[in-house]
Amino acid sequence: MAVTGVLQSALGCSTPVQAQPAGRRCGVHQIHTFHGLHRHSVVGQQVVSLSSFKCGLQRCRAQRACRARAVSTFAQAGTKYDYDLVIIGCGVGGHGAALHAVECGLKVAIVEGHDIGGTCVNRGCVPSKALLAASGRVRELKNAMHLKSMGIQVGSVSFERQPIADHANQLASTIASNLKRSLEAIGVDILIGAGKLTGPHTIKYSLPGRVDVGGTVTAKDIMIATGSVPFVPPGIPIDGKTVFTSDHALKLEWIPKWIAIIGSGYIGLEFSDVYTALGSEVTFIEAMDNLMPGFDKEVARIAQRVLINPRPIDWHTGVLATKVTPGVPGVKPVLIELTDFKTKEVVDTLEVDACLVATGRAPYTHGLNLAAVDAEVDRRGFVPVNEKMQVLDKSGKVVPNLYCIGDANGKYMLAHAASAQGISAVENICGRSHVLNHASVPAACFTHPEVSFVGPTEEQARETAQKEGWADKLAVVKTSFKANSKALAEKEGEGMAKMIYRKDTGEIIGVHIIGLHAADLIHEASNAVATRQTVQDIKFNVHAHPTLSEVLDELFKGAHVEKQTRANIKPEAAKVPVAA
Ligand SMILES: Cc1cc2nc3c(=O)[nH]c(=O)nc-3n(C[C@H](O)[C@H](O)[C@H](O)COP(=O)(O)OP(=O)(O)OC[C@H]3O[C@@H](n4cnc5c(N)ncnc54)[C@H](O)[C@@H]3O)c2cc1C
Ligand SMILES: NC(=O)c1ccc[n+]([C@@H]2O[C@H](COP(=O)([O-])OP(=O)(O)OC[C@H]3O[C@@H](n4cnc5c(N)ncnc54)[C@H](O)[C@@H]3O)[C@@H](O)[C@H]2O)c1
Repeated sequence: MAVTGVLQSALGCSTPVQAQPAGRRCGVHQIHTFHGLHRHSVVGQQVVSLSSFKCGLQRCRAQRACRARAVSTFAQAGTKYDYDLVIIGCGVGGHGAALHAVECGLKVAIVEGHDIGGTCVNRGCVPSKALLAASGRVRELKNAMHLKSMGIQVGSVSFERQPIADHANQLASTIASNLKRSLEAIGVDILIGAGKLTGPHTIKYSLPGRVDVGGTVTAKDIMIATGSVPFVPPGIPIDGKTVFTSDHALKLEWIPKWIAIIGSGYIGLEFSDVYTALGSEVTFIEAMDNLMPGFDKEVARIAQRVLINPRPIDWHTGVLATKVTPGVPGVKPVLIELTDFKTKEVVDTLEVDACLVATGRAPYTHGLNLAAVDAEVDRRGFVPVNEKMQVLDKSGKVVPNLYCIGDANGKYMLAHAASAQGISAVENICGRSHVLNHASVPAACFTHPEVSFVGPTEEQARETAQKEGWADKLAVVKTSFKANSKALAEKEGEGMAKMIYRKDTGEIIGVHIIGLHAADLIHEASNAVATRQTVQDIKFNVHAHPTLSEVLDELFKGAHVEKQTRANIKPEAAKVPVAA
């Protein structure tokens, strides 16, 4: 068979693969519009002369990607699979994995059954942050006392619900399109349909009622990235109008006068911020004894003082919402039966205008047919994986060439965690052993002010230290936003940062922040945990003045470590010239 014929069959192409003249440049247009054509010409060039392959794109991801693809397709000429990697699910996890895989030279397809961008882009992070941004602005402008303290007076502040809802909706569409384009630009094939495994290297994809889409593809490696959906406890019917989950709430179809929020985790807190800014009264219903049970206790106490008490919010803790009866907006209230979490006795019935169910998320792993590789989901529906994101079978052994990342494996249900796991899995696929340190993954709740953290809560850290016999070495240091010049200039002195560390070694274990821009501030700490920077090192970092990041500077400088040796001192660093 001629060289072009070998490549044609290796790529599964219907068009003959032509060898291109050496030195021909690939154009932006080809990449963006006809990536299939681009692939052929790259392969052609690869055959003629590897060194003569050039890309018209300068210093961009697509350039690196097309170089990588040239290597990949060349290397694959003799393989028997359609792709090196097929990812099932195009949320942020699948997207992050696909970008990295292409950069590593893999030929990639992504199977998507519903909407590109998944939860985060369409029903999660992105629209919720748009609502928080708009409602946060309303809250700020309505806070006459705060503005007056800086000499500002505004007249009456009004807003329109629909344009705020449109802002969230349009932002989601824009980001989803950007995400799709970013995949197409680097030659990732997007296969529309719900994917299921039919063998160790085979995926069938289809859409119910659509005979025109679907097919079967093979891949050397497969990655499951199918995400999650809202978890709704039994006894709670969702009508999407008066009783709803975040999926509906993000559309902001109406602003109830009084809304009960079941669950005081991330979603409950962020929506309490949105609704109270837009004029609703909120009642939290929380199963645990305290609000925000998943957060550091001290942070939750401050949050209660800053985010809950000054707002029209009340709460019932230690109770489960066991039965909810939907209402009719403006006509019939929603009824919520509350049951004591410990005694299991019905203790109250609430009548409210609406009810948001924010009781966690359930993995969406339905229909994946893991049985095809002798694996199964756990009792909560998560796909079991090891620390390299490799799927484990029923007996706990690694299923070769199968990975699962993101919300579907339940390790850490955050967008950036999903993406980081995807990148980690790709590294393992490429033979470079990699384990993501989940203790270094930051988290943030985007209330006003924000809450953020990395690592365990102080309570969890103390428990671990006790078990492992280093409780006397655990130390905690705190700083306040009240002493920070920038926060005071903004008249936003409410807030605290605390670091949990080992005073014998200087190891940073966790950092928790509540205060202005806490979500941005956490990264210095999370990166320090990731790179194992110690307190002794980090306290020499220099922070611009006056900035909020000095809250952390003060935190690091306030820590006392027994061992004063600095580990990361590089003498030559001092010789690097500094820009004037
Ligand atoms: C209201 C809300 C706000 C949030 N805010 C934040 C935030 O601010 N920051 C943050 O880090 N996280 C946030 N999250 C969490 C974040 O959205 C998730 O952790 C993240 O989306 C998980 O990404 P994923 O790729 O694992 O899954 P998903 O984003 O759920 O994507 C999975 C994709 O797989 C597709 N799929 C499922 N099954 C199949 C199949 N069989 N075949 C083909 N395709 C399939 C789905 O259609 C979906 O597109 C928020 C979540 C919610 C609900
Ligand atoms: N800013 C962010 O990063 C962000 C924002 C929103 C959502 N998320 C992600 O989405 C996921 C889901 O968020 P969430 O707030 O729904 O879950 P969550 O796990 O954060 O909080 C759920 C809360 O509901 C309570 N609860 C559960 N069942 C109950 C019942 N029957 N009655 C009363 N209380 C009950 C729990 O005790 C818990 O406090 C989170 O895991 C988070 O990772 C992240």
